[in-house]
Amino acid sequence: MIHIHFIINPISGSGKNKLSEAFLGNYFSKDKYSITVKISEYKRYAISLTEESIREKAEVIVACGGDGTINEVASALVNTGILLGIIPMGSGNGLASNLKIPKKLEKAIGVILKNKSVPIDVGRVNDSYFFSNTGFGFDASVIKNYEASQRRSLLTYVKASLQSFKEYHRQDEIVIEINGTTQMVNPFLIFVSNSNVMGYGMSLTPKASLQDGLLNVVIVPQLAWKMLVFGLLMLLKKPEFLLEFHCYQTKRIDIFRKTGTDFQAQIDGELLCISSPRVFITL
Ligand SMILES: Nc1ncnc2c1ncn2[C@@H]1O[C@H](COP(=O)(O)OP(=O)(O)OP(=O)(O)O)[C@@H](O)[C@H]1O
Repeated sequence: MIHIHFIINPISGSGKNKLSEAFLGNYFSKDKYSITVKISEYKRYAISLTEESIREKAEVIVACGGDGTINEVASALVNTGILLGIIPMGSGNGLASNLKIPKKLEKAIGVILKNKSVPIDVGRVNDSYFFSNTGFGFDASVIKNYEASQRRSLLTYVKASLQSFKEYHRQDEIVIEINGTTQMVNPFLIFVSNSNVMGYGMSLTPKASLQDGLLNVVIVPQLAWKMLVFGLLMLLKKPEFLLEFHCYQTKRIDIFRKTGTDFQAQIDGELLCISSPRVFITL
């Protein structure tokens, strides 16, 4: 008997999913699987639900939602040896796209039934894990505006990006240490990715691999009017055509703020305020 738990985020994506214990019972036979379904009720609740499932001796825990839900479930699973399953029900579904997990519910269930697992790298930003990507500067500002809107869709994401372009103002200079080199920059964007998809099929790091033991880092300096060119190239999936686009591969990047006491970051598409002037991003 395999004890499999499903942790569902009811508001992810369009918020209209048909996942229920009865529905899952059509695919997971009672003689082979014992199913438990849990519904997340608020932000970060999936972490406590996962911890509870670990205590209940679940053998597979399936995150049913988008990158934010996967982050909450997977963060509790790191180093437990318990298998993570994914049913992509989010808006962007970046990590599921990279792992080639189909968006169609029945097909995603089919992947879990095959019981084939792959190990993936896990990134860290100070005390928080990330599985897909993390970002600072413009990237965090977009997520802030995206979270403030009621809907989760590509259109909302584009609107949040345009609003961030309008509001964006120069940040204080920061120091970045990467691959033994220190640089003082005033970046428009710092993006660190484990995955080759950001969500909605877009990517700033198409060559990133979840299994190569490396983080792919993109640093874009202040662009003034060229921000619009960058936005366009992003939509065309060719951001590397921008001359100011710098890409690195590393196991670690350190960021220090000379003035100010905290950093605003996005971690797997969720906003996080880091109350420290120093950020260490590692694998
Ligand atoms: N019942 C709930 N009510 C409100 N928010 C919730 C609830 N359950 C979970 N959340 C929060 O919803 C947020 C969004 O979840 P998630 O990232 O899975 O969906 P998404 O944004 O639609 O997908 P993606 O990140 O792939 O674009 C997460 O921060 C999560 O903590």
